Amino acid sequence: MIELNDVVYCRLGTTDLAGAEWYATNILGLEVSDRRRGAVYFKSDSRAHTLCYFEGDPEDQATAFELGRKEDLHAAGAALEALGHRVHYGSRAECEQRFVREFIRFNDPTGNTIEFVVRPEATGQRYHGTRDAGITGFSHVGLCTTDAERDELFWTTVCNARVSDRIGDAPLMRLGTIHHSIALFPFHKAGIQHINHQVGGTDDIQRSFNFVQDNQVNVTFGPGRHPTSSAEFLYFTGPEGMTFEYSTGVREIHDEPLWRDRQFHFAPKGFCHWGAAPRIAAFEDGSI
Ligand SMILES: O=C(O)c1cccc(O)c1O
Ligand SMILES: [Fe+2]
Repeated sequence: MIELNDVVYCRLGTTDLAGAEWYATNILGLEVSDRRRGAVYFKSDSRAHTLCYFEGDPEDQATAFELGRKEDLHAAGAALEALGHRVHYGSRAECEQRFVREFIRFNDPTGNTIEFVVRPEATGQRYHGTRDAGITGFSHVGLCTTDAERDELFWTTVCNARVSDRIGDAPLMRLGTIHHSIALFPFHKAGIQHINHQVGGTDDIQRSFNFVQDNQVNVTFGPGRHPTSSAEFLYFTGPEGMTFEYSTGVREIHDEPLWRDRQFHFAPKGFCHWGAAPRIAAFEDGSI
């Protein structure tokens, strides 16, 4: 069993690095933590970085998860190879690009690029954005899946993810005590479906609802409240069409192993307690 501790960063290719940086700082509210040739790194909490935009194909996206020790990483690589995954061991330069000690890269069964890393760099410094979005940290990713049942099995049997709840066939899965660090949404192709940052409270959600609209950013869902995690949320569109989510008040699960996953409708009421309807393809039609 591959024991993942947490989701640690996303890497997103872009054809407009300057535009992506402008959006990440001035709209999303992240802080630039570093610049390298062809890449900009962003902080959203005390970690060295939780998002990287790099010059490249917008379809080139990766999501990274942390494992405990390098022995665990090597065991994970061997286990993935035994299952037929092609595993790339990161070079020194690639590790430096990611602020990690070691990492492996492979594709999940849908074809999403996944990185497993050890010793991602932390900083002693708090994050502070120039725009006060109230962000408290990077929290979860939604990944597209072309077969939710198959991919749920991958994340829960090859890895240690546990299903907290399902919306239709879309599993919301935890790695620690937070309701979900990874969610899978049926879609016809691979990709990161959305990136979530937690914010401090309801005021931050409501303030951002006005702020992003005033800045001609497309709100695609919310404000609302998820029946699943009970978090209040707002979704809006970012560079290259990426969906970003702010949420606050996500449920923590401390009564493991007593928690039983619940089944919600794949319909607006399964996504929002307040009656908001999503305008996000992967939330509107669970068939692929
Ligand atoms: O927080 C949730 O429960 C949730 C539910 C559906 C879709 C999401 O993105 C979520 O974060
Ligand atoms: Fe989410």
